[in-house]
Amino acid sequence: MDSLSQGLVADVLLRLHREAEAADAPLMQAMGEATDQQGAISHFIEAETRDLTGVYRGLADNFLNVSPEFGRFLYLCARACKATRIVEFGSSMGISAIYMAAALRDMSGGRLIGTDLESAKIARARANLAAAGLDDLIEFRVGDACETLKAGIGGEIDMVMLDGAFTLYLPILKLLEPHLKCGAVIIGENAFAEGAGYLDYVRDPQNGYLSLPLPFNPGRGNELTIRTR
Ligand SMILES: C[S@@+](CC[C@H](N)C(=O)[O-])C[C@H]1O[C@@H](n2cnc3c(N)ncnc32)[C@H](O)[C@@H]1O
Repeated sequence: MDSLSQGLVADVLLRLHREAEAADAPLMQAMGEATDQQGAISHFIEAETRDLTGVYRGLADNFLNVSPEFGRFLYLCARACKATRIVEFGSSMGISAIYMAAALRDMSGGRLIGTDLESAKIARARANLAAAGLDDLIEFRVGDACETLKAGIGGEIDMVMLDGAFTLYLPILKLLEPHLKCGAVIIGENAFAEGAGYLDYVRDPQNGYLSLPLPFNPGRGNELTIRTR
């Protein structure tokens, strides 16, 4: 069974991707027009380092969501590792969370912990998960995930989606590390080399990970990592 191909989840995702495209069009256009993409990423990371809360407050109306292709990849990963517990850093309006929660639903259930700084985004994410009939599978935590994820995870983690502030991927991974199952799948979207050491860390097998860049959405810093111990 697969709820991405047809039915309520598929319909809600189609609607949300359309809404997201309209809401984020000016931002995406400005980003696309930047002649120096690498410079634009460095500039964003500098701004984030200076004022993380302010940067994301300014993006509170933007979805900043994964593409449908990336969403399907998340769904496939969750099913491939038979995930029952997933943690997401940066849930925004809930699009990526819907793909992962749909995978949980299509197996035999489970738990997804979603996080976001912005309470208004989490309110919309809750409504979107409810519209897709998946709200019983998700617990959203509002606030800085560096704090909210300290409250406990409830068991071993099968899968992590990192899609929040670029500079916090490594601290969040280290926070979750004691809870990672051997073989846990960690997916970084926007895992850039400038992102405060995350890629160096997961690409060093001495740290207990194997990792490689994903060959789709090039330039978006997509990285697949497996916990090896
Ligand atoms: C790229 S968006 C996430 C998109 C979402 N995963 C999706 O595909 O629909 C990044 C989100 O991370 C959130 N964020 C940034 N820093 C955070 C932090 N320290 N704790 C929790 N959320 C954070 C932002 O508010 C923003 O909504």
